[in-house]
Amino acid sequence: MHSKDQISHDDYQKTADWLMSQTKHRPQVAIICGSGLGMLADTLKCQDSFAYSDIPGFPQSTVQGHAGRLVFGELKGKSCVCMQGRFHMYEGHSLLKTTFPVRVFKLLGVETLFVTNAAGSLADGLQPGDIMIIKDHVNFPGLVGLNPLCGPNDDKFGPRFPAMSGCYDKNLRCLAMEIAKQLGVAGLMQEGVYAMVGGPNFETIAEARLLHRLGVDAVGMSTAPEVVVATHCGLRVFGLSLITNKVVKSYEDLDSVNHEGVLEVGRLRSHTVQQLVTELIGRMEINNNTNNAA
Ligand SMILES: O=P(O)(O)O[C@H]1O[C@H](CO)[C@@H](O)[C@H]1O
Ligand SMILES: Nc1nc2[nH]cnc2c(=O)[nH]1
Repeated sequence: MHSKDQISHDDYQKTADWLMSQTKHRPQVAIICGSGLGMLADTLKCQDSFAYSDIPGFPQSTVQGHAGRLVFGELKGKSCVCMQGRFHMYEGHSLLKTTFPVRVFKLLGVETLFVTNAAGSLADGLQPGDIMIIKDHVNFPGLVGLNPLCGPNDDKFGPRFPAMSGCYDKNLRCLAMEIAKQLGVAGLMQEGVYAMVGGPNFETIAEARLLHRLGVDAVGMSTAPEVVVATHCGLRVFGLSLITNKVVKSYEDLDSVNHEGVLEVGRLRSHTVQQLVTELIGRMEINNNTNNAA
């Protein structure tokens, strides 16, 4: 990694200080909206919103379905900040830029990070429109050294060698399932393993079969770097994948996936995802910032 790719603690702090000078909100919860899921921000009350292009140090969103706006507001009595649009490695951002907001959130006082994404399913039991609670991930770029934590470690954020075995909080996963039952949508939900691939192309059939054999339930092109950086700096993490398509695994299957279809499923399920996230934020306890997944 070259030094020009490095971001100093001061750089994160400057962005956090700028945001704190522009809004009175002091968020406890941050939400990253996946493709087509930007409407999660619409539920926030007393909003202050900032275009990414106006925030010092922030990268820019380039993907359709990612508006490029940071929205602060209240949800069920909790102070939140919501990214309407995330950054992906395939856009050409360095992984440190991709995950820049996560460390800014930490400096703003955020304790819990919600990550959401659109993903293709490999598991036979996951259909388009289903919602997968992320139990664990496979960070394929990370396994070959494309990891935002590569390079000098910033000890102020976390340790050189952080554990990742408990990165998706078990209590929040259980609470989410309980809420799904109460909302009558438990039939749409199950836990599973998300894998991040680099993208931007969707999978070949051979790649889909490989991922399936490896035990991956859903695949996408994001999330893992954000979760790695969040866990490194001690944030509690909860993640949801909206299944937008089945990944084609058979040479006989003539279906093929496209980004418009991915966004469309997001629109169709937006209300349910919104309800789940709102209830979960309303009912979860704050100040219990321990990683206890199993
Ligand atoms: O992961 P999110 O941002 O939800 O988006 C997913 O959807 C896009 C492909 O349609 C890719 O960017 C993939 O990662
Ligand atoms: N890699 C990948 N990302 C996705 N995002 C939404 N659907 C998919 C998919 O099928 N594959």
